[in-house]
Amino acid sequence: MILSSWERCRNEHGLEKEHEQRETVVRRERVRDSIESLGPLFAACRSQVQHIFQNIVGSGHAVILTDNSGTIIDFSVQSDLEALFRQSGLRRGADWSEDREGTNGIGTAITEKKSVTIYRDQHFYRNHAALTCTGAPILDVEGEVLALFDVSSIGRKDDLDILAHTRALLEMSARLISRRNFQDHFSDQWILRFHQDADRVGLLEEGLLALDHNGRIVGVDEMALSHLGANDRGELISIGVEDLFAMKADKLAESLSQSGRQAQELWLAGGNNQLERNLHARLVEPASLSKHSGLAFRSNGSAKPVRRALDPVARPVSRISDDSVNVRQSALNQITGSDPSLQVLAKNALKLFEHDVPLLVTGETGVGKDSFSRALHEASSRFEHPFVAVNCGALPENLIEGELFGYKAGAFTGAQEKGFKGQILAANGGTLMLDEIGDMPLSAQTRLLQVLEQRKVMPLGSSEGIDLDIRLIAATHQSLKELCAQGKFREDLYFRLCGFTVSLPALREREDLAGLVSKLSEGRQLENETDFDPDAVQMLRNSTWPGNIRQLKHVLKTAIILADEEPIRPEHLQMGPMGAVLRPPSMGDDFVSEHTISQELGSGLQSNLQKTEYETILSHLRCAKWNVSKAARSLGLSRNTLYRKMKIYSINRH
Ligand SMILES: Nc1ncnc2c1ncn2[C@@H]1O[C@H](COP(=O)(O)OP(=O)(O)OP(=O)(O)O)[C@@H](O)[C@H]1O
Repeated sequence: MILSSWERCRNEHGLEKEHEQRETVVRRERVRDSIESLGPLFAACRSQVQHIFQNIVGSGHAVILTDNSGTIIDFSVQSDLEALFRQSGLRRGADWSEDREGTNGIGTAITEKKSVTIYRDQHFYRNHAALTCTGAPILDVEGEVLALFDVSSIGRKDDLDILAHTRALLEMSARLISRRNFQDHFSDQWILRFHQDADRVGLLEEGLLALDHNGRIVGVDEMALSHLGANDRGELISIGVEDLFAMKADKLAESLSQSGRQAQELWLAGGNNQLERNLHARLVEPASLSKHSGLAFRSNGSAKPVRRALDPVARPVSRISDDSVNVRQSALNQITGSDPSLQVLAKNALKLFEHDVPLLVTGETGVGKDSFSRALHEASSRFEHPFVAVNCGALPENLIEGELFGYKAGAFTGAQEKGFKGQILAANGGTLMLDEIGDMPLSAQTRLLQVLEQRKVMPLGSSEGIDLDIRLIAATHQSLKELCAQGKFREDLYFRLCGFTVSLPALREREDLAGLVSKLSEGRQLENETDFDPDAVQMLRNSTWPGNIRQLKHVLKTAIILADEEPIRPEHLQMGPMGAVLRPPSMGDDFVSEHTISQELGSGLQSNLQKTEYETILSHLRCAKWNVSKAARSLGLSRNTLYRKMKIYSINRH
């Protein structure tokens, strides 16, 4: 690894060993940005730095946290050694990327995405030859570096045992944080925790798979990759658990949910369905479902109804099996809160939905279109049947038809051996939600219209139609009318979909901000000064909330951590680059949409706003090394929204 790093330094980074390295660059302004982009994870990393430091205090080592590019953002060392480390360039704000400082424990571990120890003259530059640095990267859910822990010493000649011990300690710390990030990231999904050895399920060595409500793999952590012997996460993402294990998904869910905290034995399906090796696993339901028992996810081939893993806000407060309409209704009440106009809207929508009127749910990003649709399904008489949500914007054009309508075995090159039922049929008996319907390609729109008219689905490659009984909800943040006028959306389909339009208000239009804040901030009351400082209340009330409830949720989550049991003050409210827009006082409290603003103030302002948005997005993507999830997180947007905006601005990596 060291030789190849040296080669990289010469050939790719254009560094010359003979040149005495200049003063280390200090990028103080980056530190704050990096801390912000780590969000609540920063506090966890920092506490881990303290923990490591306490373990090695007195040994002359410094404990360091860097961002994903190698800039030091936290640093702990005995106070009498601080000046010495500073002289060697190890201080807060210093950039230790490999392309700048040559082979070193921070930059090289980040480049290799692996832990590494660089011992004294293994450093590329001579002026770093007194250093010994061990770095261990913290990886995100896509295997990209999120941050890094490092332990460094100056002038010491530690023996191999000490170096190995330090490295193990750092790897463990990095793994702890990666796991926490994985669990936070997939907190709305099912997590399958597994290991070959039953006693190790629940320990740091276990592998983690995140599964969606259909039992499809949506996340794989590094340990899971290594236990499953897979090189590439992409091989596993989107396949069903039943393709991985020799058991139907619903059986697997049933058997794992019955075993409680005990790990169950599972068999991995080998090539040609030969049973290969066994594992032990435990299934952990999303935090939002912890009070419910019942099925986890459905098998592709099974007609058995399933409960969808509900979003926390869409979760009924009482047991699902309770039949009373009032209890079911509480799912919707949770969404509407105390906003009177929203309550009326929801009541009417439910009535019409029960009479099979298709609903079109519209609203800006993050207003709760998805949560509202799920809650509506939960409150309806179909609550025991599937709720299947398909994001039409996230599916590549060439796959959308197969995904929606299904296909027979061998229908086209690359089709799965067993064929695929398709999402529309998966929703049979229940509710189909077509999210981001405005992004559906025209060819798929034509087929969808046929299916809805005939109430029959004909999978690709099949000549027989299958009867369909679904309730339909379509959702979009776009104006379908405008899309129709531009010829991008079929008018006949538009009329077929919008039996009733549920137009969800933007957060700045809602009358129940205080209620939402209390729900999303562990019961803190907006009007209570021991919970919120009056300036913070003002700031919350004045923000335009372009990211709506999603943004509010994120801002409050971060504020609670930063405030540390104290009242939340303005400096705790990290509104993020897309959220710092305060309502201009002249506009008063009346809602002014983006469109109205641009119409009234002219296209000059609009293009300036767009330019700023374009540049902000680009800089966040670059900063996140084109990791879209990470950039979306730091921008306070959903991944879908970021993808959409990248499409609008034609932002591509190359
Ligand atoms: N009424 C509510 N109360 C509390 N939290 C809510 C409410 N509605 C939505 N949320 C939360 O806000 C976030 C965004 O909600 P949701 O995904 O439903 O919005 P959306 O309009 O579908 O977003 P997008 O258009 O970006 O897909 C979610 O984390 C959800 O849990």
